[in-house]
Amino acid sequence: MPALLLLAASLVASGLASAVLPRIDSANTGTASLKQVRNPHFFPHGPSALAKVYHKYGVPLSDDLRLAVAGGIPHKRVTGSGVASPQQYDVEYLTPISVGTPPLVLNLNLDTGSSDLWVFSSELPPSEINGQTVYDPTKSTSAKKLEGATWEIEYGDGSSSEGDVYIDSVAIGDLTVTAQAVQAAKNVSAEFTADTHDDGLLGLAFNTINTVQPTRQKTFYDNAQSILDAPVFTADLKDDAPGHYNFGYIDSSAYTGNISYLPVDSSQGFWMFTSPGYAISKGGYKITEMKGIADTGTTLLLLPTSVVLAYYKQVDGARYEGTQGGYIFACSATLPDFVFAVGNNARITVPGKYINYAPTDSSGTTCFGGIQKDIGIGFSIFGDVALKAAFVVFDGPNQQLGWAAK
Ligand SMILES: C[C@@H](SC(=N)N)c1ccc(Cl)cc1
Repeated sequence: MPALLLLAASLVASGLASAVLPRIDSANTGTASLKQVRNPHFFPHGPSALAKVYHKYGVPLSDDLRLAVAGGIPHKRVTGSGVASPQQYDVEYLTPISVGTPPLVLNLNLDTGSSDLWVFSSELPPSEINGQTVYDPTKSTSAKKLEGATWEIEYGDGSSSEGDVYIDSVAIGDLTVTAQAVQAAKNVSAEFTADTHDDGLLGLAFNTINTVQPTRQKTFYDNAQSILDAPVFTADLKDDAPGHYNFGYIDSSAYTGNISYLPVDSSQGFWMFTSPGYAISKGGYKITEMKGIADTGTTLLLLPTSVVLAYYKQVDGARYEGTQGGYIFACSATLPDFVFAVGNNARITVPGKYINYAPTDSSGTTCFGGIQKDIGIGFSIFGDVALKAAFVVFDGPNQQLGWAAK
């Protein structure tokens, strides 16, 4: 291939040349007609085109342009979506995730309140498995043991699990992370054994609270960020109906009005934000700072004592029942909406219906409240009772949470 054409081809391949390769006809007539064809490998990249002109005339690049060119030719970006199916009483939401080669589908609890991706595995004692689908790394051709790595986690409800670690492929819909730390359980507590539909958890909080030792591992979201269309994921949980976790895009049809963004304090590893106040149904707005986490892995809405007392004061017959460890009321009670502020202007309304969580016994006479105290935790927890009333954007790079009604 003539040198000129080689140079042209290399410039085009590098994105520093036009999208068109000249074709030189072979006729020996002293003239030539060059028919142009489009270069299928050319990605239009403005900064590169501008830099090419500057190079041509010896003009130094600005720092901005140098950085933009260094960003390189945009590669195809991906997105992914997983259905979040509620278990009874919306106690948790499970999403099908593919792990390994050939892909094994596991139903995992996507948990924005923790940062370990762990799964039931063939390394568990059979007595701790009760219908769950188990990951067997010896059956995955893409599994590679992370030698020497172990993990152990305990959750807020006292449940726990521990095990070792493999690096394998993990996919949510069309989004695949080829080198994801998959924490294989060697032991799980009775709560997980009893949860027959839940094959494990996929943590979506910040890497700082991943429990793998000696080297902490990245979450699926963190590993995916560099290939996502946009470095965000969204939670669209629903009341007694399937919702979605989306990665890499914001589905504008999934919410109403505008998305209001709040700054996130990730210093404890959580999606922590501060709501400046609340209202109970049509009652007056109360300025009360509620610092809490957006936590898909917690079922209920756990709030400061003052707020909880104010709420149940509006529910006839509601009382704290020690044997239940929380507020209960007659299942026939009409529950007021709980409205929490997102910044100074936006509001999320949790319908009273969501706050009638579940009957305390088979008689269905008394019911357990979806709002309970956050005593002893150190922060409030906006769990599924609150999250299913909103469309929530989790934006790691910008350290912000977006909230919209729906
Ligand atoms: C952060 C969540 S646990 C989770 N979402 N994986 C939590 C912490 C402490 C209490 Cl008391 C209850 C819940």
